[in-house]
Amino acid sequence: MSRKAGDNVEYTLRSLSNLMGEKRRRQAEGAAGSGAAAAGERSLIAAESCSSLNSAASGAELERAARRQFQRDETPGFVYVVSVFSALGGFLFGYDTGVVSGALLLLKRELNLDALWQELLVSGTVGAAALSALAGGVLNGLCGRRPCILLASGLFTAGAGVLAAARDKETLLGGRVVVGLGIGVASMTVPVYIAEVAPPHLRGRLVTINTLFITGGQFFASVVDGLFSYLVKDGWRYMLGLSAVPAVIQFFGFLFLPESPRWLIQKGQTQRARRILSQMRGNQAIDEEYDSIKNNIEEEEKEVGAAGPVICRMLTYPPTRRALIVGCGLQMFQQLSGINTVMYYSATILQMSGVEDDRLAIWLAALTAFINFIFTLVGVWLVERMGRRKLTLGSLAGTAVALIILASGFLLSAQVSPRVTLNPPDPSHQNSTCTKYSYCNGCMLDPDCGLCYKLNKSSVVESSCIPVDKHSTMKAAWGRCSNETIFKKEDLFWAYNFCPTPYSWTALLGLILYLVFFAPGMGPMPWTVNSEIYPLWARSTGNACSSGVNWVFNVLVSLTFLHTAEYLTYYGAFFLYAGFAGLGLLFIYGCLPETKGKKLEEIESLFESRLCTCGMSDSDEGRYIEYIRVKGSNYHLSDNDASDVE
Ligand SMILES: O[C@H]1[C@H](O)[C@@H](O)[C@H](O)[C@@H](O)[C@H]1O
Repeated sequence: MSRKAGDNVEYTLRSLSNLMGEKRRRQAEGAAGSGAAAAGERSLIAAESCSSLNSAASGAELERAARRQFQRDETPGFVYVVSVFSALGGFLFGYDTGVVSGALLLLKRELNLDALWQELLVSGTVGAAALSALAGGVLNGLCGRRPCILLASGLFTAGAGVLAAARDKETLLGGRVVVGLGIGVASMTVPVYIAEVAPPHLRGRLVTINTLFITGGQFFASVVDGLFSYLVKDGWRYMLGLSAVPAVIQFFGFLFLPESPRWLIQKGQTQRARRILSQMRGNQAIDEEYDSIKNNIEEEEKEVGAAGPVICRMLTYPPTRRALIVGCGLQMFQQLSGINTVMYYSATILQMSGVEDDRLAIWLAALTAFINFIFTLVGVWLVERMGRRKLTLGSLAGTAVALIILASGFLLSAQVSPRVTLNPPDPSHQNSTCTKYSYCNGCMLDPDCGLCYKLNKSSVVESSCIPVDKHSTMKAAWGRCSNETIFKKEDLFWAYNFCPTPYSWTALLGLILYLVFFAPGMGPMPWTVNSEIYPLWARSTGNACSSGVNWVFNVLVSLTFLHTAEYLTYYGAFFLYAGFAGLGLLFIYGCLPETKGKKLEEIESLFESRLCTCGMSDSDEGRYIEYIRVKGSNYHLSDNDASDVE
């Protein structure tokens, strides 16, 4: 029976539980073509025993046709369009958090910003993001995902406008807070929205694309920073204002894009939900998915009840409580492994490795952002092959090793730190702290001081620790290194925030390895996993809490880095992050279950056992399950009961 001839028979064959990984699936598919592999044989036997199809031949033909349909990717392009438009929220998140470092370089000169104002402009955004991510949970639940994405793009546009036109630092701070509010709402809504519209076998990949857009935004911001750094007057206006372009595109795009069908079903708007779901699934039957969402909502209401604030219901119901701990823990360990300090200090690490030119350091920092972006792409590729759990574990283990290498680079550099050999008298008689350091290492950790030195072959000579100029960290406040044009001609060097050492390549190696390991797993998985582990009634609140945790730890880690480095030195700080990464490994090993290929409605069951054993609920791994829909009924083919098909 060919597909054409079989109009009265509706059949779609698709993998709903691709629990075995893409590789084995492909093997099975390949084998199905030749009729040799076990999966193919199983299905063939099943199809042959299909009594309603009269003959063995027609059964086999049905099987082959269904398999052909399965092999074609049935997901309509619409799902990709919707995902990419929402991931623009991720791009804006990355762009607006990344662009500020370059903008500050110009702003601090033009508006005479002191350290406090610089810090306010950076952390004002992150702090606002933390608050709005938390508030975004309520908004998401009440108004839906689409209005929240529209709100976020509106805030991004307004913020970009205010920033580009700002005349004073107070207005700048206002603009940065507005942008931060947009980032918070986008960071918690976009992954949820994508997860809710994506088919199960593509969900991980599509949600991970959002993090790809975050790192893409960070990379793009670093390139824009590099380009506009040549435009000394008003360059920052372009840097900060440019984000209005993707924000406007997203806003208008979303006016034409639909609401999440899952949210609509929850709100009783079932007709609209069905229409959108069939738009998202193309010619695949949606009955099963629709029924499963609907039944799930009804069951959830019966089980958990609908009274009381969602967060209280989540905390008193063990599976959601465990999911919340896993989700928040993942976000916390993502930040505690120090991604943002590594990114933020990449220029310093590069300078330590011998890059002395500031502009070159900016471009090399763009290269760092590029590595982060490219390796997130590797994550998009791996997530449906390896699964979330293995990818996260492998990534964090590699990150921990890279942190140890990075810290060792700083440690070795500190051990051979050049001695301070000259102590010229301070002409201003201000008794600065810089005179008390006898090694470069102490001098570089003090934000008020820098090292002025000469090089004899490759060894440091005639070095002195001098206060840094208040307006530019590129020169000393007084003495031999106080006039850039003169001291460069005299073969003098000025090192602020780093020490010239022969071991800096170790730190550089650590930096590259860090990004190579972090970006595919620990970067995207906390967002991806959070978008899928909560049942529908708890999804907005769960994501709001975990995104809030991400932002709070982001602020904590970035704000404390300099102090941590002062007390523990740079290597101490990176060893500390390696320790956190080690703790994270234990946590993830024990608590993170595999969610790959599962329907969102099935995932709650993974959190039914005790928290520290949730990581073991990966029991389906290695089994190969396919669902066949024949005449509107579902037949489950498994290793044990292939004859279920009638
Ligand atoms: O997942 C993202 C990504 O890894 C970014 O590079 C980082 O800056 C963010 O803090 C993180 O949440």
